[in-house]
Amino acid sequence: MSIYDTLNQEQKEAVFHTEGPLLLLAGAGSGKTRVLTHRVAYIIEKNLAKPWEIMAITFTNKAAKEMRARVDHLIGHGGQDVWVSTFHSSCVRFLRQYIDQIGFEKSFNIYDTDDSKKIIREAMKAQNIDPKQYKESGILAKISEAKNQLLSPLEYRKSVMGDMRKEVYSKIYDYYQDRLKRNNALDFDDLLFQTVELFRLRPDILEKFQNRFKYIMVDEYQDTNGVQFKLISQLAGHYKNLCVVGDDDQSIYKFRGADITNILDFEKVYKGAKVIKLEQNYRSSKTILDAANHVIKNNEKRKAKRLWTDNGTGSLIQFHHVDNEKEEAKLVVNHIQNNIKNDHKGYNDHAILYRTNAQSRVLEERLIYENIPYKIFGGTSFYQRKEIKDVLAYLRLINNSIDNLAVKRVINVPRRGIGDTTVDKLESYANDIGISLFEAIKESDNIPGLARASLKIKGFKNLILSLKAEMETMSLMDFMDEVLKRTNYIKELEDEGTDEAKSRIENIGELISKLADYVNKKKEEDEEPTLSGFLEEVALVADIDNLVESNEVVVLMTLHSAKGLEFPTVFLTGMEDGLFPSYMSISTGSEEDIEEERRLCYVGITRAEEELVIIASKSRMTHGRTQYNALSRFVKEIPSDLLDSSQTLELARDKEDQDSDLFSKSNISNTSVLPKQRDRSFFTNAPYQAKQPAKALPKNENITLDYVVGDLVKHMKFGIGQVMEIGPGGADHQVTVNFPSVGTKKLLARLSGLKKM
Ligand SMILES: Nc1ncnc2c1ncn2[C@@H]1O[C@H](COP(=O)(O)OP(=O)(O)OP(=O)(O)O)[C@@H](O)[C@H]1O
Ligand SMILES: [Mg+2]
Repeated sequence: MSIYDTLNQEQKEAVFHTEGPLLLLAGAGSGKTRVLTHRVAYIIEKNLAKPWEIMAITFTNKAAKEMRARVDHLIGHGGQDVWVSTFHSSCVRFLRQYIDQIGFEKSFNIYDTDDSKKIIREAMKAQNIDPKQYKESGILAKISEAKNQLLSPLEYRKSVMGDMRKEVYSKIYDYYQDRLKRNNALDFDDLLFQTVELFRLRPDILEKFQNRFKYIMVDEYQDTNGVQFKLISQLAGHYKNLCVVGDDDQSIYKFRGADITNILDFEKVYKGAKVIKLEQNYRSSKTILDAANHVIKNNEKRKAKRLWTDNGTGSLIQFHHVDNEKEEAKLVVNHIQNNIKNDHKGYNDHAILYRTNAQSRVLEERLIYENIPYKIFGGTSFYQRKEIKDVLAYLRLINNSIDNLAVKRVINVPRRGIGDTTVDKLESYANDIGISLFEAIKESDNIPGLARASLKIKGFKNLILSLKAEMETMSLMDFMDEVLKRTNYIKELEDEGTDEAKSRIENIGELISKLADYVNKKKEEDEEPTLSGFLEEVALVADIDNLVESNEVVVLMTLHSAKGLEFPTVFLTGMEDGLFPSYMSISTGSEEDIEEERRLCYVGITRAEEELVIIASKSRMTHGRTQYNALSRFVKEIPSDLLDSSQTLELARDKEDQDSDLFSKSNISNTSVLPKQRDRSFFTNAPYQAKQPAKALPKNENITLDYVVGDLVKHMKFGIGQVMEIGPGGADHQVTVNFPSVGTKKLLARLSGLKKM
C-alpha cells in the first residue's frame, strides 16, 4: 500500500498535479496541510526534484516544526534537506549568503522591537520631534506598514508629500533606515523587505534561487501580506511550480497587513492556474463541523463552500453559561481531570483557547492549583509578561526597598532618562559601602559623577518614597491605581496605542482583578489585606512558571495562535459579546470587523476533533471591576439542537459536592461589595485553611515528599539549593528553597520537579 492510498480523489489530484501554479482552496480540516506534505514526498519519490530543491513555507515556527516532522515521517532519509521554514527564517538564510551584495555585511544583527525603539528615540531627538506628539511605537508601526507595502524611505516620502504628520514619519524612517544600515542591522520586517530588494537589484542571484527551487509550496496562504506575496512571486518566477493552499474563511490577520486578495486573485495573477477544492473534513465530528458551518455562513463576504464529513455525529457541543471567570476555569480544569481519569486522554489532548492574552491568568492559576502541567503556546505565561513583572517590581520595591533587582527593573521604566551608566555608578557605590541600591539612590548627592542625572534620580526616589507613604493611608485597590498613575505606566501604553500596548493594558487590568480578588478574600477572613500578603500570594504562582518541559501538557493559547492545529478536546472560553467578538469590533460598527472575528471563531471551532466545550461567563472581573456581558452572538449562531447545556447543572452540582468551600458559585463582588462566603481565591494559605471544614482540606495529604527542611534539592532551572520551609500550597506543598544562583524561591513541590540530592 502506498502513502497516497489514504488520500481522497481531490487530494490525490492535488498531490499529483506537480507542474504549474496550483491553488488549493478549502475549508478547515480538509487536509490542505496533509496534501502539502504528501506532495513533497511524491515529488521526491518521482525524482522530479531533489529534497533541497523543494521549499515549503508555513506561518509559524510551530507549524514549520510540525510540517518538518510530517515530512520526515513520510520520506525518512533525505527529508531533512527539504527547505521547510517560515518566511522569516527563509529570508535569514538568503541574506546570510548574499546580503553583502546590497551593502550590508553577512554578519548582520537582527534587531528586536526594543532595539528598534532605541533608534527611533535617537532619530526623534536628532530631529527635534516632540515625543508628546509622536510615540515611538506608533512611528515604528508606520515604518513596518511601509515596509510591508515595499515602500523604501524614498518611495514612502514621495507617497506622503503634503501630509504633515506623515512627513514626520518619513523623516524618521529615513534616519532609522540609515542608522540600521550603519549598525549593520536588520529589523524583523527588513528580513523580508531586504530579501525582496536583493532579488530586485540582483536578478542573477534571484535566478540562482529560482533555478534551485523547482517546487514551492505555501501553507496558510490566505494570511500572506504584500511583501510575502512579492517574495513568492519572485522565487516562483521561473518554474512557476507554485502550490498555495489556504482558506479564505480562516483569514484572521488583516490587522497585520494580510491581504485576502492574494488568495482570491491567485487565478488572475497566475494565468492557467489549476484550482482544486477539497470538501471533505477529516478532523471533526459531524456536530462540530455543523456548528462551524452554521457560524461562518453568517459572513456575507465569502466564497460559498461545502464542507462535509464522514466522521460520526459525535457528542453534542457542551455549552456552559457560568457565573464568573473562576467558575469557568474550574469547569475547564474539572473537565480535563475527568477526561484523564475516565477517557484515557492525555493532557496534550486538550487545548484551552481564548480571545485575549489576559484571560490566561485565571485559567493558569486554576491549573497550577490542581497541579496540571500546562504550557502557553505562542505567548508568555501571565506572570512572566513584561508589564506584569514591571508592575510587580514597583510593588516589591515600595514594599521592601532593599530589593535591588526590583530597583534595577523599574528605575528607568517608563523611561525617565536614567541610563545604564548611572545605574552602574549607583550600584558600585552601594556595593562599596555595603548598602542597598535604593539606599544609594537616597544618598545620590554624595556620589561623584552623577551630576547630570541627579535630578532624575531624586525624582525617582521621591516617587517611591511618596508611594511608600501613601501605601499606609490608602486602600490597596486605590493604592494600586495610584502606583499606575504616578509611575505613568498605563499612560505610556495608552499613548503607544498599538495592539501590543492594548494587550499589555489588559494584562495589567487582570493583575488589578487579582488584587481585588485577594482583597475580597482577606475581608471575608476578617483579615487586613496587605501589600506584602498580596506579593507573597503572587510569588507562589509566578515562580512556578515555565518549569514544565514535557510535551504532556495542556495547551493554552489565543485563537490566533491556534491556526492550523488540532486537538481531540477544545475549550472555547470567554464566549461573550465584548470579549469575543471584541469590544473594538463591535464598537466600530463595521460589519467587516465582525466578519474577521467570526472567521476567528470558525478557526476556533474547527480546531476540535471530538469534543468542543464552549463556555461563556455572565460576569467577569476586568480591571478589578465586575462586568456583565451578554452571550456571544457567535454562540447564538449555533443551532440549539447541537448544544448540550444540561451538563452545566450537573457539573455545578458535582463541584458543590467536591469542593464547595473552596470556590463560590457566584462572584458578583468587587471591592466595595463583599458578600461573605464568596469569591475565594485559588490559593489558600495556612490561616485560611484552618478555617475550612474537614472535607475542604487541601489535597496535599496524598503527596509525600522525599526531602525535609535542611535537605539539598536540585531544580531544573535554578540548580542546587537548600530547603528552608515546607508548607501547604493549594493541592500541593509549597516549598521554599534557597538557591545560590537566584536566591529564595517559593515553589510548588510537584510541579517544580524538585529532586533530593
Ligand atoms: N484523506 C485523509 N484520510 C484520513 N485523514 C485525513 C485525510 N486528509 C486529512 N486527514 C487528517 O485530517 C486532519 C486535518 O488535516 P489538515 O491538518 O491537513 O487539514 P487542513 O486543511 O490543513 O486544516 P486547517 O485549515 O485547519 O489548516 C489531519 O489529522 C489529517 O491527518
Ligand atoms: Mg493546515
